[in-house]
Amino acid sequence: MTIDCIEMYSHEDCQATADWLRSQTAVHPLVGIVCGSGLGGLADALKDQVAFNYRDIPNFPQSTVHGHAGRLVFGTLKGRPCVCMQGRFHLYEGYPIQKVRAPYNTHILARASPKHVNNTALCHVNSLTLWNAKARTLIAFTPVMFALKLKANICKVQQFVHLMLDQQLKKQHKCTSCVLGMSTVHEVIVARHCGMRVFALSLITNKAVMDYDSEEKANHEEVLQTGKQRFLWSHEKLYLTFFVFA
Ligand SMILES: O=P(O)(O)O[C@@H]1C[C@H](O)[C@@H](CO)O1
Ligand SMILES: Nc1nc2[nH]cnc2c(=O)[nH]1
Repeated sequence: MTIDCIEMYSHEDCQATADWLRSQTAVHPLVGIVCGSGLGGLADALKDQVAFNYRDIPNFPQSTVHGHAGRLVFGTLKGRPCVCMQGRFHLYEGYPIQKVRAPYNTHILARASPKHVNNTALCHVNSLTLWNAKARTLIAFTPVMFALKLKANICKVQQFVHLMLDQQLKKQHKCTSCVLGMSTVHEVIVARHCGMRVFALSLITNKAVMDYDSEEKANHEEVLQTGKQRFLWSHEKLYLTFFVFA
């Protein structure tokens, strides 16, 4: 990492973002939820909402992906203080990794346990996952969540590899029996590095383009549409899950 890159989003920048947010809301979240494409409606479940547009938050990146509202919503979920990101960040939007991971550093700072993340690797992550064939929902768990979900008998167990595969990296990877994503891996790496417990739920929205010579990209409209269709079913489960986690 070059000095220029570090200066692009310094610890002080991150601190300023956290300080500003703390000055605007008394909610100190126990849980941070990143709402992916088509799943921004999850924030509607929060009570006593205080919402901020990303454009109004100092040093915060802006959402450029269609369907990402670009709002940070604070509130409570079953009485637990919570914050939802309606919109996340990707390398394919042109952001450097420092900007992509910045909100997750900020969540940590906002919880008053500051840790500066110096390095984030782009890498493959093996996750313990549960698979629910009905809702096509892939769930990566901490061992605690894994046990809880087994007890709740909600999902059938399967193990997958969650492969980080941004548009630009597509040609460098061959993969079989894996699910693809363009964002979660960064988020998980940063959050785990900062000592957060992480629970990731991925909705399988589309069949990936597996012809590596093709210039074809994931169909974003299909991603949003599947998100909408499956959201109603998964809403109650998500609600339950985050309640248990907190
Ligand atoms: O919310 P994410 O980023 O997981 O949504 C997926 C990945 C790309 O941003 C987009 C592809 O159409 O949807
Ligand atoms: N890499 C990748 N990530 C996705 N996220 C949602 N759909 C896709 C896809 O087809 N490929």
